[in-house]
Amino acid sequence: MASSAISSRDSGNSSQISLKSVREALIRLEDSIVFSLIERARHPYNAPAYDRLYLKSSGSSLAELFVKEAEHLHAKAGRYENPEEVPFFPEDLPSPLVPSYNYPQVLHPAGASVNITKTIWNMYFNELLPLFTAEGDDGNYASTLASDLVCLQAISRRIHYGKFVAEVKFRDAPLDYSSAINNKDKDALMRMLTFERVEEMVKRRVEKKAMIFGQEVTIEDKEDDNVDCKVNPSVVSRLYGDWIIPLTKLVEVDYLLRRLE
Ligand SMILES: O=C(O)C(=O)C[C@]1(C(=O)O)C=C[C@@H](O)C=C1
Repeated sequence: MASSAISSRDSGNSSQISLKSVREALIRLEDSIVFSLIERARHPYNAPAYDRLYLKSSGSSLAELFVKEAEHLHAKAGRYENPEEVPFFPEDLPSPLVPSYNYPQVLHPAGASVNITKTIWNMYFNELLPLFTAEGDDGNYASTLASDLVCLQAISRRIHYGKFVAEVKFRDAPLDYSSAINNKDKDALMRMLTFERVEEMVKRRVEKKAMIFGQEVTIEDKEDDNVDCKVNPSVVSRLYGDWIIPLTKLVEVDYLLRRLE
């Protein structure tokens, strides 16, 4: 299953994007998110990596420096040419060194600028990270931050994918959506784009993925059902229920409000 509904080389014409294909991409991104959290959980919290006082002269945390520098490198390699990728520090990014790739233009140009990376950054570092890492400091700040970067990118990509979900929903019912957009009626838009049954399925599925992907695999058959998971499955379900799904919906509403500009 492709991780993208629109940007793989053989995805063809952008008009073929459908609610089914964007939902399949969201399901594939669940795997990336769960695996990235498992990888980050190898290290304890490692507070100095996030403390601005740790790097005395710089005024930034090591985490901020790490992500900024990594994004510079990724920008040179063309990462942010893909409309699915949104940088955390868009200021002063270098131009790509690579020739441009012809990504299908699916999004409305005004909606393409929706960016809630600041909210995602605060949620990840202030709320989520303490929930799934052990207390402590093992000194491995570089590999810890490399894992944080992968988590942040996967979560951000999933949440900003709401733009594509919203575009498909708009194309499927342009008249209904246009009336709510023209009235700037956020509540109506939120109601129209919400499928509670789908949300419940997503939360149950990611909890199960965390349980299966996070098990210790042995060659003997296990009799014990109380397996320890590398990341608590209920934290992953909460991550989706409290943050990822609501923020995806926020992106969908923000995108739709700009859809007719
Ligand atoms: O699948 C959709 O229709 C989406 O908009 C995505 C999503 C989600 O974030 O998982 C968000 C809102 C819907 O209520 C259901 C699911």
